[in-house]
Amino acid sequence: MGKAERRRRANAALATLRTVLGRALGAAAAARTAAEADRARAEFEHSVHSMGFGAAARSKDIRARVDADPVLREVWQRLEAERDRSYTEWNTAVLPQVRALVADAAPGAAGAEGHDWLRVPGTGGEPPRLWRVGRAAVEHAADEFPLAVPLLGHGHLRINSTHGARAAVDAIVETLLARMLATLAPGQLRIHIWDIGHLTGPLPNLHPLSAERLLTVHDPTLLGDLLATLAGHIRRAHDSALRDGRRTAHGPGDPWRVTVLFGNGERLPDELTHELSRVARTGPDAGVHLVLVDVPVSVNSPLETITFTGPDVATSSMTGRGVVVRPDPPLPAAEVAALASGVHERVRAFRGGPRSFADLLAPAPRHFARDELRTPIGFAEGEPVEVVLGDATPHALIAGPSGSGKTNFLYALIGGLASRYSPMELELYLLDFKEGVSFAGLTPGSKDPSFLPQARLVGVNVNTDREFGLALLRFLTAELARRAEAAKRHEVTKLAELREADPDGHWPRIVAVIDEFQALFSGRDRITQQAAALLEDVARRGRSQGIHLVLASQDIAGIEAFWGKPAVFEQCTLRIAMPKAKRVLAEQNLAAMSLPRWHVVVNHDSGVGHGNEVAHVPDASSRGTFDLLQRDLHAALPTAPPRLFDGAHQPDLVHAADFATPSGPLLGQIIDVNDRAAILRLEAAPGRNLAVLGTAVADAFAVLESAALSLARMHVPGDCDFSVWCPVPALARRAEGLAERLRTMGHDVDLRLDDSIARLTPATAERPRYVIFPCVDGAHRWLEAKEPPSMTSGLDRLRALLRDGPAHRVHVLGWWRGVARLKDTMGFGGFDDIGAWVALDVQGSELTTLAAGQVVDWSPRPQRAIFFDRTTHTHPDVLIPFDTSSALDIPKVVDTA
Ligand SMILES: Nc1ncnc2c1ncn2[C@@H]1O[C@H](COP(=O)(O)OP(=O)(O)OP(=O)(O)O)[C@@H](O)[C@H]1O
Repeated sequence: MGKAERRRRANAALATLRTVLGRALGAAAAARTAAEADRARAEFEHSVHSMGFGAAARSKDIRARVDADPVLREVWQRLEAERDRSYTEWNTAVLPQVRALVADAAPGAAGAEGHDWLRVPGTGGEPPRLWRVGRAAVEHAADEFPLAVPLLGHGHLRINSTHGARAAVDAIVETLLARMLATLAPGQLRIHIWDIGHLTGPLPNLHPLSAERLLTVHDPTLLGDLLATLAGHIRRAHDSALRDGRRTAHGPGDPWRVTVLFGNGERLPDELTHELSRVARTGPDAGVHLVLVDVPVSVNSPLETITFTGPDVATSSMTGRGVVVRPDPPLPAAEVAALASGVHERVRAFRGGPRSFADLLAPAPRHFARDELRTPIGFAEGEPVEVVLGDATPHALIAGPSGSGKTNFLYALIGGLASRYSPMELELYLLDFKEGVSFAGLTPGSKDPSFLPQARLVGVNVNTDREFGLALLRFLTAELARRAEAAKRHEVTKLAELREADPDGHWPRIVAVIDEFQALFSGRDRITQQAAALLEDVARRGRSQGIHLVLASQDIAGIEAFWGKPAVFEQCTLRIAMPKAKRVLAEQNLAAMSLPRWHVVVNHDSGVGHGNEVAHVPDASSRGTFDLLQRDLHAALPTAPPRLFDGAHQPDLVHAADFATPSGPLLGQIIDVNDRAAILRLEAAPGRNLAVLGTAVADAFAVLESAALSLARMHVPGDCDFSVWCPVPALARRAEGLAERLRTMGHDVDLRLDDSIARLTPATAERPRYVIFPCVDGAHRWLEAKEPPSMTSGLDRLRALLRDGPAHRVHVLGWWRGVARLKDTMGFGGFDDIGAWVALDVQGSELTTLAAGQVVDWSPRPQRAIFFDRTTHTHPDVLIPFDTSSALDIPKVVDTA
């Protein structure tokens, strides 16, 4: 092929290509033109839709575009035709359906027009599905239809206002709530209002409801607390649904809670937004619903929105943009207030006035404590608020300043429990470190012989006797050990299982109440250390063994001993805060600060905000409350009376349990949970003498007299002998009194009040001899004289008597006015022959040499002593000398030393 031919072919191919390309490009341009036209049509259609046809028809811009562009005119005509077609269909078929649907779903006061429906409070029944808020109409259509929104049992409502629309917004909210009041049974609606812009005053016509706490207006600064309260309510509703085996948390008969939040259109802080979303998500199932006015928040639960576009026009998410919503006009204020008052009156009549102590009580103590102890302690909005002591909340911590009602709360708690659980199910150990006798009434008194059958021990006036608190804690740890041992035997781990495995055993739950328990830790000493360790142990292990602590205090922050022992606080998951209580709730939880008088925050979640339940506690401590319950229970439940330990009362020797049949000389009452005396062992063995030390005359005599009188009672007359030697003339009367009493009991008494004391008595005897020797050091002036020919002194003979006598059953029970004086008597021989001692007003540091070198932690206090027996004690026992006057048959002697 020639060159020319090749060029021609190439040109032809190029021409063809050009033609093809030209065609293709032309087609593309046409297609593009068509696509652009379609897009313009679609965009136009979209903007008409989104403006709404009515608004578009009024829009100059749209009109101009329609006039200018035939394509758009075509679209406009089509849309117009479509609208006319759908209006016809809407008017003839859909509108009647909508009306019927609203009438059906919002019956009676829920959907009625006008305001006749306002006249009477509701009567209850299944709540309507929809609630009327206003009227709606499709643009350009004359026919209106009622607009109603779903709420109770369904979801929430959001209202977005605009400038000038607040009155209409308030009217919607008020009407909605009024419809509910006129529909639901009185008391079935609880309203919470929070308004960021107002301290008081939102929805004033509904305020009559606040008297019965059917309506609560919350502090604008405390939205967190309100949300925490709602969250707590939701959680408890779920808990009780679980317990009752219900599928929905909102149980039949439970009130509905509608919370109206008036915001200002600004976002809430993240933390509150988060909490609000949580309440919104979980609320509807538990009967908690929100009406959010100008609160921008996205919620993950059913929510309808009404958005105001002008002072009294709005759109709604129910109806879409093309429908104009007009809220119903405001209701007549007086009629709304009358309805609110009517509801309030009915609730008040139904509740029978404010709830009282009697309303806390069960008709009979028939509850089982196998799994837990549960009782109401007060009321919130007329409903009981319960306290639970069980596996999840084994122990309680109660705090509040003086006079805030802690003791009254304890009475409400104890009363509630005692009316439900019999002594087989519940045992109470009650200790009050306050001055005063707050629990004394629970024991038999001279005026009222009744006592609380569940009480096993009552300790009052123990403020200076911290040892008694320690003794209670020791008793509880011993009981823990006993229960743990039984559980092990039955191969179980907790009380509920033990009760099942051992149905005939006596395994009640034990509640130990310690009022002002911080007193236990008031010194930097061994008692504080031991108390903190024991309390921690009981707190840790008590949970599974059904031993519960209820600890009340004015000031928890001040308990230094706990700073290193957080376990006690951690285990006290039940927290009770009285008004203005500090540190008992979690740090961020300020609910106690705003509590009204006689209210408490009950919190089963270690004080974290969402656990808050605010309750009014009825008066449980005035006459005619707890005392009446106690009398009834006492009559119905025969049990032994509780032991009363009264630190202000000197125990009478005659009434001491161990004095009835003494097993040895009684020295005093030991500060202990059990009613027991300190008894000296006086077997025939070296060292079995007693030294009483100190200057407190009455107490020293009381110890010696108690010992002598109990020995006299222990022996049949003629079976033993007594020596009573008293070298101090001023005390002779008392020694004579003792000798006289011993003689009337049939015993032989060698009474000496002069220098004949120095002759002493033989260190051997055929039968026991007890030498009662007050004020030994007072006899030194006679004892020190050396007598010819042997030149031995009375002191030498006394030392020999102390050394040799006990093995031959001659025991000296002497009193020295101090350790140094005892030392003078004993000489270089040391204290080996003094096997036991009772120290009165002697500092602990002076007693070290007498206690085998160990440090004795003792600060003397009136009418208290410590007793140490080298053969039996590791630590001294604290004891209270007995009042011996009735045993001696003499008037009570007052210490004049
Ligand atoms: N819920 C209540 N209703 C009526 N009166 C109450 C209530 N709670 C307490 N009171 C009264 O208030 C007074 C103080 O109460 P309570 O003794 O219980 O306070 P407290 O916190 O234990 O004070 P303190 O620590 O000083 O003993 C008592 O006279 C009591 O009767």
